[in-house]
Amino acid sequence: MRQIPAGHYFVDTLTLTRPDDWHCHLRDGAALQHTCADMARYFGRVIVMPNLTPPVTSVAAAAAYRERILAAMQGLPRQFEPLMTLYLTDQTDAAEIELAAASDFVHAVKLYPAGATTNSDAGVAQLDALFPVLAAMEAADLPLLVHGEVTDADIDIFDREKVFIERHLAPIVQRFPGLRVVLEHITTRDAVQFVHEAGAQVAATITPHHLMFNRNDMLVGGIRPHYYCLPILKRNVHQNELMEAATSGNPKFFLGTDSAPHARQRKESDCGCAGVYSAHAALEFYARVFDALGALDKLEGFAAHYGADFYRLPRNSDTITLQRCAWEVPAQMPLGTDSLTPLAAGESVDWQVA
Ligand SMILES: NC(=O)N[C@@H](CC(=O)O)C(=O)O
Ligand SMILES: [Zn+2]
Ligand SMILES: [Zn+2]
Repeated sequence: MRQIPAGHYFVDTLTLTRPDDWHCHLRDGAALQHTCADMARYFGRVIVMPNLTPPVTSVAAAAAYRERILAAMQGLPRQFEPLMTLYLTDQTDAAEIELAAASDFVHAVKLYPAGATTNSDAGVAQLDALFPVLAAMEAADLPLLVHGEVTDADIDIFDREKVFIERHLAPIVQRFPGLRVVLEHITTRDAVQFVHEAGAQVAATITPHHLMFNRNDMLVGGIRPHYYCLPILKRNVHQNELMEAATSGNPKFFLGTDSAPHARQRKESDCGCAGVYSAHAALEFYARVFDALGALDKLEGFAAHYGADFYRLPRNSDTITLQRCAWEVPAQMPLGTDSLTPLAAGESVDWQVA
């Protein structure tokens, strides 16, 4: 992590507009009680990813999933508002987009290139064939959320985001200039540059783990499966660009944890799943990064203002308070009937939400 700039002074409490999470995976069934409890600690709204099995491909399925999330939150001290998304497939049609836009609970549509990440097998194989659907989204002003990686076997896994931007995202943004697009969980300098140079309709989310870690953290001194996620952690030069973007005060970059729980045994395996769980301490992790960069004054915009503005929703009207107060992340946490290893398991975190 970079040096604390000169002139930085210590802050021990920080009050912010209540933040929202613009990218998270709550899963389904028994897992919901745990993922929802973590998210409900302080997030006002969360964009709920639709990559269930089977995926959430219709407004009716999104409504039913939303009901299951609300049911799982019964009895919690507070609740967040789940903002639902639809999963694009080669079969999605413009009529479903219009239905989604007319609903008051579907807020975006998610593009997974087929095979790119966890539960993306039903994703899009033929992007060009989907242009009428993207046109319908542009017309209805429904944002497109993108897992931006190509899946071509000849493209190295560390280059898949950059190549996706060149081959697919740039042409889409050019062809549909009115379409709002969020490039999710960005991991490269190339993504930062692309988002910078695009119009105001293009934004990006940044995760806590891509800010805190690079591929050395995952691969030096032993392979650490709990750092394995997609897009995969990159070189430190890319990590530095993400830190710069997140703390720049540029409203195109905002908070999206990509908190993605997997049972421990499914990650510690011959073929481990991609996904990092961060919902237990997400805001605390971001605070650690912004603090180390002398940029705590930029945290509120990133965590609580820019995402709401992009989604054209009101900013939350209440606040939360972070305190500098060390606590230890548990080694294991429950996930339905399984358990998971959370990000920074067993480590000390120096901020806590009061
Ligand atoms: N990020 C991940 O590594 N995994 C996510 C899927 C995704 O967001 O790509 C998951 O659902 O597990
Ligand atoms: Zn993704
Ligand atoms: Zn995700």
